[in-house]
Amino acid sequence: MKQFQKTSELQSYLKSSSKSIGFVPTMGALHEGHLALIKASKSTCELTVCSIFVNPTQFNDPTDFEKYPVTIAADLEKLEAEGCDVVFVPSVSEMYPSGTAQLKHYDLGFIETILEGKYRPGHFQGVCVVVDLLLQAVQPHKLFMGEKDYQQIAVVRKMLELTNSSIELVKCPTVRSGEGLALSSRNARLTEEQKEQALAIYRGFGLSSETEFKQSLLENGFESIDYVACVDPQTLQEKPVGEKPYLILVAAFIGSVRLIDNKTFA
Ligand SMILES: Nc1ncnc2c1ncn2[C@@H]1O[C@H](COP(=O)(O)OP(=O)(O)OP(=O)(O)O)[C@@H](O)[C@H]1O
Ligand SMILES: CC(C)(CO)[C@@H](O)C(=O)[O-]
Ligand code: BAL
Repeated sequence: MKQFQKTSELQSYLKSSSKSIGFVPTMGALHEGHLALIKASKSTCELTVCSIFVNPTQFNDPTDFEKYPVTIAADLEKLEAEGCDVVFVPSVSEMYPSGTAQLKHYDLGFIETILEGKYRPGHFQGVCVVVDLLLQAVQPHKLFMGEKDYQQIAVVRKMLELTNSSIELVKCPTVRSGEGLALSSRNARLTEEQKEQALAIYRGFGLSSETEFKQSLLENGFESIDYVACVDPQTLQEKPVGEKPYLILVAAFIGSVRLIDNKTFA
């Protein structure tokens, strides 16, 4: 596996190849969810590139940024074992040579005003900025992203439209633990007891209203809830639970760890 820290070196390596490129952007602390994206890329592209970059511009909460798990040595081993071809591990100054004060703005409209956009102001602008920069560096044919971050996929799709990109966005299903917990890098910050309690999210998808879902989370160790919402899976406009197709999304805190998850009922 080739490893690059510099965009220029990554680009000259990729330019010398005429292979189809699949790209998997990550923030590291890799788990089976990320590795499923690598597998998906490898199954349809000739060369798979993964990036590991904890992007400061998408964190609205400085403590969340400081505590974000970093496990680079283990990540590289997992990528190597999975057969990833190239890993890009840039520094903050490599990604943002002119600093982060004045960044490009994306006119995302409605999608940025709801759910994660509402509770994490500026988050999606930061995601668009970094994904756009990474795509310019890698110039992949396909971009692989996980449905655990459902709204992020919709935001990136909009960003690709706004930038007239022809890159194909491939969404991959959420990988869960045997008991149903969505794998997430932030799970590393949960105690064993909190991991048990966090299963209330998966059970909650079976309840018949947002109110019942919220009540159940609070009874099972969650301390606060940003949202439990039922929306149309395409438009993300709110709709009643039970009127298929619908999508339930949740964001809630267990201790100081904020977990998100979602489930579609087609
Ligand atoms: N359980 C999962 N199943 C499928 N894809 C996933 C899963 N977890 C993360 N991904 C995807 O991996 C990519 C990188 O995500 P990221 O590095 O933020 O990991 P994460 O586990 O989502 O971490 P966190 O939510 O704690 O930031 C994203 O496209 C994300 O949707
Ligand atoms: C897409 C991403 C790698 C951009 O930093 C991040 O938001 C993530 O890991 O989902
Ligand atoms: N997986 C989404 C990245 C974030 O929470 O910032």
